[in-house]
This record gives sequence, structure tokens and C-alpha cells, in this order.
Amino acid sequence: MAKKGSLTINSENIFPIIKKWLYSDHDIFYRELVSNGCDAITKLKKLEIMGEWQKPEDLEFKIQVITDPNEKTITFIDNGIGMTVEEVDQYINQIAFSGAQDFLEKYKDKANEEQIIGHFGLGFYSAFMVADKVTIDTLSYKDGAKPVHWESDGGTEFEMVDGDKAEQGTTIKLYLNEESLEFCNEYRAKEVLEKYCSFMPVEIYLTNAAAEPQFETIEKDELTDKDTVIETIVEEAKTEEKENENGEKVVVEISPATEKYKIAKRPVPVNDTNPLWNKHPNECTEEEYKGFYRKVFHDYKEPLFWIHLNMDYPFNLKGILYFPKLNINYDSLEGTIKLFNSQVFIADNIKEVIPEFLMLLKGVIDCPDLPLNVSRSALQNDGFVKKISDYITKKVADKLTGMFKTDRENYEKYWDDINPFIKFGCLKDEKFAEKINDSLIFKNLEGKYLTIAECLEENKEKHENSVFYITDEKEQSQYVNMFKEAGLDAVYMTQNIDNPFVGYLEQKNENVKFLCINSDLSDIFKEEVSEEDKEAMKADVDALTELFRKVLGKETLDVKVEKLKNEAVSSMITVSEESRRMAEMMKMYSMPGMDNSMFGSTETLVLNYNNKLVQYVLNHKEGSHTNAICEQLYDLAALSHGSLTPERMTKFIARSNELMMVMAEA
Ligand SMILES: Nc1ncnc2c1ncn2[C@@H]1O[C@H](COP(=O)(O)OP(=O)(O)OP(=O)(O)O)[C@@H](O)[C@H]1O
Repeated sequence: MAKKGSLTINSENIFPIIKKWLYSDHDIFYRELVSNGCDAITKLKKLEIMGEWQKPEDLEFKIQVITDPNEKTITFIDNGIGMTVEEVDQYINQIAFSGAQDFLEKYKDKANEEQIIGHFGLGFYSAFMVADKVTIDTLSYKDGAKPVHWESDGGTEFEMVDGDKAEQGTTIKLYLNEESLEFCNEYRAKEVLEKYCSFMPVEIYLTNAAAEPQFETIEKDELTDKDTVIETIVEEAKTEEKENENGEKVVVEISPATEKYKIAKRPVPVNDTNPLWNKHPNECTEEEYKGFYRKVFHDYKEPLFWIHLNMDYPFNLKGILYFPKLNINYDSLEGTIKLFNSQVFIADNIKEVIPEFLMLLKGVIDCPDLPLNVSRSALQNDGFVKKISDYITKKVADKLTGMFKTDRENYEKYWDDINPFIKFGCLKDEKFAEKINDSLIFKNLEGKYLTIAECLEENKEKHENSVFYITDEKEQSQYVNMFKEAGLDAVYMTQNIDNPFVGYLEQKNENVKFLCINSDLSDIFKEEVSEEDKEAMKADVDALTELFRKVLGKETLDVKVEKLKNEAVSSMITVSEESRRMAEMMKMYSMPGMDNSMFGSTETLVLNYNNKLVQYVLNHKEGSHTNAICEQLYDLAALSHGSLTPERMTKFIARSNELMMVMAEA
């Protein structure tokens, strides 16, 4: 039998297109060829189960990948179903190309867009991305089948002749082109196989044909019939000369003679054929989950907890999602969700399938039903894919709300780590938000974790329907202390995500006011002032306002004079809630050329009428130190609220020194 022919294809030469298309992930041919081998073996296993084929006793299913840097080749050998000459003709010469044609037809207008996920559908022909010439030697499992040899040099021509393969299965050999020689390097091959084939269902063995043979030494009783003994190592018995009871010297054996074997190094598969996600959740131990996490994500910090997804109906989906230990601001978080299709790795973080906020997690998802031979934009609009995504979201929300209800202690323990993720989820996904809403908790000044409802309940006497929050512990320490002294409560909202999240909370809780702790001085800190007193104070208030504006050279400075209960407080800065949020928004979107002043006055200088220094200034407007005291009061208020500009800081330090000199001289 010898057959020559042109590949069934309309396009003049498909290979340049394949090369161009698949350029971004050249290494993918490894996945395609190994998974074809896996499929071939899986098919044969099925035939065996159906009684259509009898497996020889000593046959072990496996895929071998042999790199040969001298020959510049890579060989893929499987002992699967094999192909008859008709099948090669049909699947390789015709079908594959019709698949490729469909592919081209669909995407010819988008040739420059990175739109294809797995480039599925090109399968075997992806070999031509890296090879000038490819040969196939195959023998079908069928009785009386004849071996076939096929080769093609990447043009549109192929040649098919009788082959000499003696065992059932398929051997595919790639003669690499000059640009792709990296792929016959053993280490590169290992890297790529680990990337794509780590969990494929058939054992994969990688060997380097050019490497020196490697050996290992085993104990005598460890020898199996698969080992090739190179040498028997005999260790003689150890003896010692000792005296016996009669004072005579005798030789005694302290350890017996041993025999060990030097054997050819036992091959170790590069993959784990039965990944943990395939096991039933009831059968997995905590140690297994943690070990799997370490192995797959190379993260040696333990995950907090995990969710084992296991669904058969209405679609097939398995996977494990881990909540990693974070405790850092959400914008520097990065998770990885690895997507598999029947244990074949597809890609990381495919956002069409996995909701965006879940990308902060680490995990694996295996979904054999995914339609992967379509473009990403098609996936986006696919109702089925949406269902998968909804299912995953629901499972995650269920886990969290379940934990909140039945294991609140741990939930609170994890909260600092998981809250950015949950908040991000609330902002991104309405359904998730709805489910999780009642399980949102906030850390208060005492370090207790409260829901909004609990917060409101605890504080209903002191500030009804308002929740105070801290955005910066350091900058707002003065307010925090005042709140603590007055027995008031506030919650910590100090992460970047909390800024947009407050907006979300307001939307969800329309009757509740959310106020930053420094936004306005709560009435609780103030003495009650009668209308008459106010009248009486008015002249002083005007005088203080005028004085500070003049001394500070700020014509429009907002000054408020309050009778604060705590006499020790002299001056403070407050920032109105709106302007603070505006400033934060500008910071977030980093709007150039805009600053707070564009939105009118933002800060208010609050002076405490009950404070002695303020009274001193009021009564000594012309005093020789009055200007310095005013400036100092303003700077101190700003300092306890945040920081000073470098220029202002320099002046503040100089003035502080001068003031101390005055004290020293007094
Ligand atoms: N190692 C092999 N052993 C037996 N048959 C094979 C082997 N490789 C390929 N084939 C046959 O050739 C066909 C075409 O292979 P190809 O990789 O191009 O596409 P596919 O595997 O069908 O689809 P895809 O790779 O897109 O999932 C296969 O369906 C299979 O019948």
C-alpha cells in the first residue's frame, strides 16, 4: 500500500495560518498531541470494558514523550487504539482539515485578535507550528490491522505507506524547525508538560534520548520485575574483635552481609492521573486539600478554607476553590483559577467562565461540558457558560453564609483576610451581593465584629441610624480617642475597597447614614448651648474667625467655635463627608490637575471655646505670642488629622523651637 495525495483543503497552504494563529502559545502542541494519546488510550479502555478487546496481561497504558536534542526531534508514543489506514485517511487527511477550514471560515476576519481559547479543533496539526516534518506510525488495535506510516513536510502534500509498528498505538515524531528547538530541551519539555498535562488521566513519562543513563540503588527486597538490574552491590558483614568470658579474643558479627541492587532509574510520571477534585469530598482529608494546594499553587502559606465543587447535573463540573491568606489591600491581590476540560488544562483565569471577583481565589475547575472550540466573545454570550458561572458564585456564597450562621467564630477569624474578596464580590455581582448581604460584618472600636443591624442596635441610644467609620487609623487617632472617651462606636473601613464599598452600603441601607469619624463633630462631644449663650458668644466667634484668617493668611478659611466637653482639646480639623469622598475619588481615578480646592472649601478649623489656649488667644489678640499660638493651633489640628506639607512642617518645627525658648526664658 502506498498513497500519495494532496490534503483535502481549499486554502492554498494552511500551515502559515496555523503558525500565525497559534503564535502566542506555541507550546500548545504538547497538550494537543498528549491529549490525543490520552483519548486513544481512553477509547481502548472503553472497548476493553465493553468486552470488545482483551488487554494483554503485561500491557500498561502510558504515554511516552521522548526529546532528542541531537536529532532535534520530539516523539510522542501512546499505546492506545491506533488507526487503520482508512482512519488515518479520514481523521488526519480529511477531517482534521475540515475542522481547520471551519475554524478559518469562522475567524478569518479576526485573524489579529487574540480570541481563541484553546485553539481546539486543530489538534494534531498544531504539530506544524514547531515542526518542518511530522511522521505518524500507527497500528490499530483491530485484529489483522496493518501498520501505517504517514508523513508530511508541512506543505499540502502527504505520503502514506505500509509501516512497521508492531504494537497497537500511535507514535508521532516531530522534526523541529530551527525556531522551535527549545522544545526538545528536556527541561523546557518538562515545564510545558507540567503546565498542560499535570492532571491528564494517563501516566506520562518524559525521557531525554541524549541524557546519560541514570541509576538508583534499592534494597534487595524492593526489587520488582519491572526493574533492570545493572549491578548487585554486596556489602560484607561488619565484624569486631571482642573478648569472651574466658578472656579470649573472638570475632563477632555486628551487622550481617547485605545485598543491594543498582538499577536503571525507575521512571516517574510527570502527572497525577487522579487529581483530588475527582475524589468525593467526603473522602478527602484536610491534609490532602492542603497538599494539593501547595503542589498546584506553590503557595506555602496555608489556605484558610476551601470549597469542593462536585456537580453532575444539569452539567458536569468539579473543582476546588481555595480562599488564600491575604490580609493586604485588594488591588494587589491576584488569584489563579485554573480551568480544565476533562483533566486537560485550558487556561488560567478565563473570565467568561469564572466571575471576575472569584479570580481573587485560587483553585481548579474541571468542566468537561465546556464548549471550548468557540471564541471568547461567543463564550461570553453563551447561556450555558453563564449557568456555570452562576453555579460557582452560588456555591461560594452558600459556603460563606453557611459559615457565618454555623461557625461565626471562624468566620470572624477569617474576616480580615476574606473581606476584600467579599466586598469586591458585592460590588461586582448583584446576586452574590444579595446572598451575602446579611453576612457582612464590620470590626468595631472594641475589636468586635458586628453586622450593620447589630451596629445599629448597639448604638441606637447614642446615634440612631448612623454608623461612623474610620478610614485611616493613624490620621484619625484623635477622633478615635474622643469616640472611645465618649463611649461611642465606629467601625474600621480602612482598605482601598472600602471607599467604593461605603457607597454600596448606603445604597443597600437607605435609612442609615454612614459618616466618616472625622466628618463632623457629633453633638455628643459638645456642650448644650442655649440660644442666649449663642448670642453672647457671637462676638467672640467672629473675633476668633477674623483673627485666625488674618494670621494664617486664609481669607476663606472655615472656622467653627464649639464648646467641647473635653477641655483639653484645643483645635481640630473636620472634613465634610462629601468633599472627603470627592477627594478619595479623585485619588482613586488620579485625575490630574484637579485638587480639592476646585470644589470649594473642604476643611473646617474647629476651635474649642472651653480650652484655655483658645481663651487666651481671644483675650490677647495683640499679645506678642498670639500669632505663633494661632499658627501652632492650626498646624496641630492638621497634624492630628493627617500630615503637613514639607514646607509647613519646616515652619512648624522652627516655631515649636521658638515657643520652647519662650518657655525656657519665662
Ligand atoms: N494518537 C492518536 N491515536 C489514535 N487516533 C488519533 C491520535 N491522534 C489523532 N487521532 C485521530 O485523529 C483525529 C483528529 O485529531 P485532532 O487532534 O486533529 O482532532 P481531535 O482530537 O478530534 O479534536 P481536538 O484536538 O480539537 O479535540 C482524532 O479525532 C482521532 O480520531
